[in-house]
Amino acid sequence: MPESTDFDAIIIGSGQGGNPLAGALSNKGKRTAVIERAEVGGTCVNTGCTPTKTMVASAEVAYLARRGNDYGVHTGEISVDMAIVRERKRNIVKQWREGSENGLKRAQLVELIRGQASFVGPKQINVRLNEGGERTLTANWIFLNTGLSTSKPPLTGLDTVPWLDNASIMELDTVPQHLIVLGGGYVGLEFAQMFQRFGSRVTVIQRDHQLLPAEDTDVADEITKFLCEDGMEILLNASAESVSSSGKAITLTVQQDGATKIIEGSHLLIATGRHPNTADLNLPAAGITTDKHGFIPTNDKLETTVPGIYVIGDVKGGPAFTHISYDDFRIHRDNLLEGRSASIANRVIPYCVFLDPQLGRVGLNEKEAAQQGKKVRIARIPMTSVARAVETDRSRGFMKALVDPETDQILGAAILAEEGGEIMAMIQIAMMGKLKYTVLREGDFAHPTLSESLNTLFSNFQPD
Ligand SMILES: Cc1cc2nc3c(=O)[nH]c(=O)nc-3n(C[C@H](O)[C@H](O)[C@H](O)COP(=O)(O)OP(=O)(O)OC[C@H]3O[C@@H](n4cnc5c(N)ncnc54)[C@H](O)[C@@H]3O)c2cc1C
Ligand SMILES: NC(=O)c1ccc[n+]([C@@H]2O[C@H](COP(=O)([O-])OP(=O)(O)OC[C@H]3O[C@@H](n4cnc5c(N)ncnc54)[C@H](O)[C@@H]3O)[C@@H](O)[C@H]2O)c1
Repeated sequence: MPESTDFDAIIIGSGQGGNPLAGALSNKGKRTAVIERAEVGGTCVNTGCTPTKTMVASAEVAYLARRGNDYGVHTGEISVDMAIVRERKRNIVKQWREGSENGLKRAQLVELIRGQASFVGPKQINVRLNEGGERTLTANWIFLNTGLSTSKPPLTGLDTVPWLDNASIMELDTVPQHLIVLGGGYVGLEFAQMFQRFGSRVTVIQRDHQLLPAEDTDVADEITKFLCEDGMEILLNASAESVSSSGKAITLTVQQDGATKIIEGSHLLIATGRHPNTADLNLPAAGITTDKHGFIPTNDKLETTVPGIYVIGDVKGGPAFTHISYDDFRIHRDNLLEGRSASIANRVIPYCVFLDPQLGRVGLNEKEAAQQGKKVRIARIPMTSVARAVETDRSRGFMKALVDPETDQILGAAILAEEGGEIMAMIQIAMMGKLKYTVLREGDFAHPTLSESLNTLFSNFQPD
């Protein structure tokens, strides 16, 4: 396509919603520019879901190999070659990244422009090109899909030590001797378990009173229990104050319950949260204001306060997941290209934390139900009651579901189990179809699958 300055649509950031939207716009005859300053595919493909889950798979093999004796299978000494783990990860990332790039190239009316975008006015964008030079583009529709970046906590001395983030930790070619993980959220815990399984000693420092603060306490406690059983050190209510390094050692000074603790490790991962990529967009030139954290507020149709400027994905705040960014694409496609009236109001949010056992979550949890003053019945079973989990010797965790006592509708679930994400999705489908819990209780599922445990789960309500 010849270089143009006037487009029908500009998408800033080639994230999980922006790329499919570019294709859909092109299919409807809209000339579209996608501006990306780094790698096509955004966080998920390059430094998020794809590489982490690829490496989680390597870590699971290391774990099971070490547990061979439990199954009567004797193995030799187990060692992990991080260079090969990394190569496998790089190859899979490359495959998905090239797939995303090819998708954009195939779309006839899409131009991929590599550079840093910022607003000049509500309909005008400046691009500082990666190859040098600048371009100014205009469009009636502008979509912001710029995602999040690792936040740096205010920790004295952090700039003086070699710390890792979610991208650089996956480029290590040796197993850290002692990994300190600052932050007990999704990023921190997935890497903590992964590296423990690769052979690192791991210490997690979490400011909150529990891991994964948004989850119910029984869920967080169970996760803490199995991680500690496997040898992880977890400091809760612990706040790091300063850090320094000498030689190969990194030393963290931590306050916990009024006491000062010194933690010394070989590597430090910062996983204390992520902030929106909005500071360099020059949003005031478009008349857009952010909230105090830098997120871009939208209405339920993902429209900003400025007509013609829309948001996709993590940068709007709220649940930051790939499938949510993709669903944001569907909202814009439906509203702008198909004449429908789609909205994110009442969108059910599923997600999965890729620990082992996985945490699959959908809908309300007990904390949220209490905040909303909603009465619920709670069904719960330990995974030790599930035949399949006992047979595979993967029986850590439990399943929990919340049911509306008046309508018998399922309101939410937390499945902390082997393949917890897949079991959660079955419950999600029941919720989408508005099935009463009794349908799952009475459903005839194949034996011995994990799904048949839904019979047992929905027969085991806690006393009211
Ligand atoms: C370690 C990790 C693991 C994760 N695992 C999962 C998981 O298992 N499942 C899940 O659902 N989610 C996971 N996530 C979250 C998931 O990656 C994001 O929610 C998802 O990528 C959606 O992001 P997005 O579409 O909003 O934007 P992103 O994918 O972040 O893309 C934004 C793009 O915008 C570009 N950009 C930013 N500013 C500009 C600018 N001014 N000009 C040009 N380009 C710009 C960036 O370079 C980037 O490529 C994980 C995240 C991390 C960090
Ligand atoms: N499996 C998945 O879907 C997946 C995996 C990884 C990331 N993600 C997405 O990425 C987002 C960011 O994840 P994250 O883990 O970086 O952020 P997070 O906000 O989920 O967790 C950060 C944690 O760090 C703790 N913390 C903050 N400051 C601290 C300090 N100074 N000292 C000690 N602890 C501190 C917080 O209490 C919190 O628990 C998530 O919201 C999630 O949507 C999803």
